[in-house]
Amino acid sequence: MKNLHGRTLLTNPAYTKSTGFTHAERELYGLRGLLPYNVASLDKQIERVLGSLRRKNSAIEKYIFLNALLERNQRLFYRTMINHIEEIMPLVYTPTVGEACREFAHIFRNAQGFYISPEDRGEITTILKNWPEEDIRVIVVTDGERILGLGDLGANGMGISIGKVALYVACAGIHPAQCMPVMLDVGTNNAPLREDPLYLGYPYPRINADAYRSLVDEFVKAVQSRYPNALIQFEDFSSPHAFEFLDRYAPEVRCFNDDIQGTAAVTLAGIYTSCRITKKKFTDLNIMFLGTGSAASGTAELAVNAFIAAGLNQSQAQKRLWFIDRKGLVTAHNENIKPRIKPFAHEHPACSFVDAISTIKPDVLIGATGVAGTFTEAIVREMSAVNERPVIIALSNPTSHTECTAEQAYDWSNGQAIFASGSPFDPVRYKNQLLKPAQGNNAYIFPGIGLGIYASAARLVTQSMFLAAADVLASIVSEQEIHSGAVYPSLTRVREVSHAIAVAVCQVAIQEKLTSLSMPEDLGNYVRSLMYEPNY
Ligand SMILES: O=C([O-])CC(=O)C(=O)O
Ligand SMILES: [Mg+2]
Repeated sequence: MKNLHGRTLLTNPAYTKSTGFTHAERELYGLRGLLPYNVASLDKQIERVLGSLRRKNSAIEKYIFLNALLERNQRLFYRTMINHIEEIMPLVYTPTVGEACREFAHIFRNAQGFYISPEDRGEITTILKNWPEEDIRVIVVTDGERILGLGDLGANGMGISIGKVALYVACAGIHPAQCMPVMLDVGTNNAPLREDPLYLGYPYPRINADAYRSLVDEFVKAVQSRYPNALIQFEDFSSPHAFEFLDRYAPEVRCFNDDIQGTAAVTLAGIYTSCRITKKKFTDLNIMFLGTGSAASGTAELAVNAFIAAGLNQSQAQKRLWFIDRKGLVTAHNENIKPRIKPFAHEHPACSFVDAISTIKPDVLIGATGVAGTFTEAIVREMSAVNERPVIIALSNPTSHTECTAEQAYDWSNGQAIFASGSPFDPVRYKNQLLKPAQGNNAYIFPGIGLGIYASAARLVTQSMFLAAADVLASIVSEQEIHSGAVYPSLTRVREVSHAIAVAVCQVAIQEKLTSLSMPEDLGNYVRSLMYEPNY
């Protein structure tokens, strides 16, 4: 306990047990008189936390309360979150984290995470020494340019790095001291934000492209020298930068992009599972995307790998995937097609979104636009006209930006839609059935990837790891869950999911010779032994 004593111990968030210190400990650590008489078990403390939490009547107030708890008593925060993940995750993560980012400068209390601005150029390695931890294994970094579907939120985007780190700890058991949220604050082009008198970020427009790239380069190099064992997760960069950095760094640096690869794996898993409900063959599917950004093209690229692994050749695989943009179907005749979408721009007459559904008859429709309401009634009805059980996945976050709500998907499909969404929806009563929408969020993937990289000390994060993660996630969904129409396992099983993904990542790391670590044969036990369990 680092020789902490008295009030210093009592107020240390990592080591305090607060009212949980036993009388013997109170004697030993100079705590007598500093606490009320009764010793509270962790369970009792959790009960008290939930009581206080539930009396707050807005999500943002709950977020503020939980954040304060994290700053006060880390183990109590994480134990509460793990034991009550379905209640807490939407408060710490999407959708509430979206609001928390918007309000970041107004609800700010204590600095968490690490901030880098253009004024740190040339000194990032030096200032990283200010971070008090020596053994960082996971870094979540954002530049705040595309926070969820909310756009450029500048330094307020730190909220997303903090939220993702909380998920690494709660969902995969990475130790909190080994995680680091980072904000690469290169300015913001969101003028009203810059003009907000309470704004805390670098209050200038985003720096120019060359200056920006070299700062990102310096950051990546600095991390490699200060924290050679760290995994870097790029989060919520704008789409072109997300792809650029993934292409540049992934072949050499232990990193991945969550919005491209994490989202792709969770979506692919949902598609696999949907086949168990529709009884369709995966290799027979046609998949249509609305949106051409990171999540959509990342998913299409991973789906190509998956189709190839299932026996199709590359061109057959590409032909299963179709893209819709603002103007309608993206065809080979379009001009200025984004390079990553080109392989999916097929020979086809130009047509509207609805007409594309009626002629191509996609089995699966995926929305990744960041724009609310883009799956209209006409779209969902057309999907239902060409499918007995249309699969509709509305990925955009937070809830206010979702392509359609669960209720809309069920109403407009006469209760037949197999629906999943990036942000959670409550079960929906449709006629006399209770339909349970699933949450297709990369939270099922990235924590397990991180744990697997930690456990295997793999040098790189590869596409086969995401393919394996998708397989694992799909195979974990139980018959009972399938029966209720859900394409993902219950969130209450997320630690089990992360553990299984981590084991699969270790296996890939061994097969692909990405690790020199000799791991025990019983990978399951080994990985479990690394998982942090917050207890006193
Ligand atoms: O944060 C989430 O809920 C999922 C995600 O990566 C995004 O929407 O950008
Ligand atoms: Mg994201």
